[in-house]
Amino acid sequence: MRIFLDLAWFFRQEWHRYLLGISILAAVAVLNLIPPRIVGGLVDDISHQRIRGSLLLRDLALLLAIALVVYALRQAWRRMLYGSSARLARLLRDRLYRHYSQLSPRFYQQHRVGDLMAHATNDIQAIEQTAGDGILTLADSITTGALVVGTMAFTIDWKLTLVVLIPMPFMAWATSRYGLLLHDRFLLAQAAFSDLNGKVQENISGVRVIKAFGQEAAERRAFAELSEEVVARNVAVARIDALFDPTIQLIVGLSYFLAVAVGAVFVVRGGLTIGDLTAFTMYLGQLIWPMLAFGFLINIVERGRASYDRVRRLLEEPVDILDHPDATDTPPAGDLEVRIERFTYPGAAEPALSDVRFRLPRGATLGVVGRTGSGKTTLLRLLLREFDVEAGDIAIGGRSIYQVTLRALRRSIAYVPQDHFLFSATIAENIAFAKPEAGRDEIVAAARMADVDADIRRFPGGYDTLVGERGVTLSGGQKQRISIARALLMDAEILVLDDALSAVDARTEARILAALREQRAGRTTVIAAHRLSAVQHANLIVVLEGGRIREMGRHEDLLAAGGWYAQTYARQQLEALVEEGGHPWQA
Ligand SMILES: Nc1ncnc2c1ncn2[C@@H]1O[C@H](COP(=O)(O)OP(=O)(O)OP(=O)(O)O)[C@@H](O)[C@H]1O
Repeated sequence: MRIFLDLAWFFRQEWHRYLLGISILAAVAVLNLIPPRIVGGLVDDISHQRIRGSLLLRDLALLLAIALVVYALRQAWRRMLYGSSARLARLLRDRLYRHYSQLSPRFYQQHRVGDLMAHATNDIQAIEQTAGDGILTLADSITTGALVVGTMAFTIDWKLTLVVLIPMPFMAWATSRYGLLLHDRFLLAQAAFSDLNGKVQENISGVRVIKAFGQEAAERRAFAELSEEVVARNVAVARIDALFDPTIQLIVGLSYFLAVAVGAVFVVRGGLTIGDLTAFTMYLGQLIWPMLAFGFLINIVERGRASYDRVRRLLEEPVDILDHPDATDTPPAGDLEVRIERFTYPGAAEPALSDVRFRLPRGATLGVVGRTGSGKTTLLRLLLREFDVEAGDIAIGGRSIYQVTLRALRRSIAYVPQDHFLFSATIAENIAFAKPEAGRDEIVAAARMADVDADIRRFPGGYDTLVGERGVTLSGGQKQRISIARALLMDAEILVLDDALSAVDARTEARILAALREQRAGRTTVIAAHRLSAVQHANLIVVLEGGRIREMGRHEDLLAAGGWYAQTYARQQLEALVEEGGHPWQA
C-alpha cells in the first residue's frame, strides 16, 4: 500500500474530490443496506399472511426510490474518482514528456525507444488505475465490507455471519492469485503479439530487400513461428481465465450453501425468521464484490507501485545539459573559437576528439573533412551542445557557449543533421518547422536556395503535399534539400551542414553552395563533408583523423602540402570525371 503514500501529494491536491467521491460511495453502501431489510419484512408478512396492499405499494415505492438514488450517486462517485485519476495520468504524462524533451542524447543512447514509449503509456495507465480503481476498491472493500458484515452480525445473527465468512478469505486469495497469473501471462501474450506486429511491419517496409535476396520462404517460416507463439501465449491466458470464474463461483456457492443450510437450522429452531434469512442471503450477495475487489486491489497496487517506481526513476534522471546559472539569453554572434582539449562519449574508452583548436572569423566558411569515424559529426554536436566537452571550451564572439542559454545558442545555429528527419506534415510545414510564422514567400525563397523548389512544384499538391508515412515518397536527395531549406529559413548566425549534400549530384551541390555564398555573406557556415568539392571554397578546412587535427588550411595550401587532403581530392576529381563519362587522362 506504499503507493498510496507515494501518491499522497496528488491526493492532497485533489482531496475535495476524493473526499466527496468516497463519501458518496459510503452513502451508497448505507442505502444498499435498506432493500434487503424491506424484502425480508415483506417475506415475513407474506409468510404470516398479513400482507396489505397499501404497505406493499409503499415498500415497492421505497425500493424504486432507493434504486434511483443509488443509480444517480454511483454515477457521481465514478465521475469524481475516475475524473481525478485521469487528471493524474495527464499530469504525469505531461511531466514525463517535458522531461524527455529536456534529456540529452546521452540518455537516449542508453534507453530503447520502445521502452520509453511503454513507460509513457502502460506505466502511466497502471498508475491511473491505482489512483482510480485502486482507491475505489480500497474504499469499497472497507466501507461496504464493514457495513454489510456489521449489519449481518448485529441485526440478524453473528454466529451465522461467522459461518458464511469462512470461505471469503479464499475468494480474496483466489482473485489475487489468478489475477497476478493472468496479468503475467497477458503481458507475455502482448509481447508475443507485439513481436509479430514488428515482424510484419519490418517485412512490409523491407519487402524489396526480402524479394531481392529471395528470402520470402525463410521470412514466411519466421512469421509462422511467431504466429504459433502468439497462439500458445493466448491459450495460456485462456487456461487461467477458464479457472478463474468457476473457482470464484464455487467459493460463492459454498458461502450461499452455508448460509442456507445453517440458516435453515436457525429458522427451524426459531432463532431466525424466513424474512431474516432472505435479508441475510441478500446481504451475502452484497459482500461478494468487496471480497473480489480486495483481491483485485492487491494486484492493482502491486502493478501501480512497480510502474510508479519506473516513472519516478525516469523523472529523476538528471538533465545533464543545463543552462549555467549566469548564462545570458542573447544569441551569440561573432568569431568562432574552438579549443577542445578532450571529449569522450559516455561509455567509450577512447576520446572521440582531442586537441582540436582553431579560430574562424565571423562570416567565414569552415570545412570539416576526414575519413568516416574521424570525428566530424562529434565536433558539430559539441558546437550544438548536444554533449559538453570534458576539457576545453568553444566560444562564439568571445563568449563561451557554456555561458549562453541553450535556447539562445540554438537560435544562433541552424543545423542540417546527417540523418535528416521530416515530420508527417506538408512540405511547407516541414520547411517552416523552426519558424512557423514564416510566409509562403520566405518558404519558397529558402526552397529555391536549397535547389528544391522545382521538385516541390512537380508534386500534385506543391508545397501543401503531405510527406511521411501518409504522404508522398521523397528521394533521399529531395529530403536532404528540404532539410537544408528548413535550416536556411532560420537565417541563423551559424549554419551547420553535416554531410548534408551527400545525396545530391555534383552540379546540384555546386548550385546550392553558390547560392549559400551569395545569400549568407557576413554569416558563418560550417560544412562537414566526404566530398571535398563541398568545402574547397571554405576559408578554413580542418582535416580530422582519429579525433585529432591532421591538416588545416585553405584548399590551395592543403593541395600544396600533398597530404591526405591532396590525395583524396585528386582521387575524387578522377572519379567525378569517370562518372561524367570523361577519360582520366583528360583531367
Ligand atoms: N553516440 C556515440 N557514442 C559512442 N561513440 C560514438 C558515438 N557517436 C560516435 N561515436 C564514435 O566517435 C567517433 C567519431 O564519430 P563521428 O560520428 O564524429 O565521425 P564522423 O567523422 O562524423 O563519421 P562519418 O563520416 O561516418 O559520419 C567514431 O569512432 C564513432 O564510433
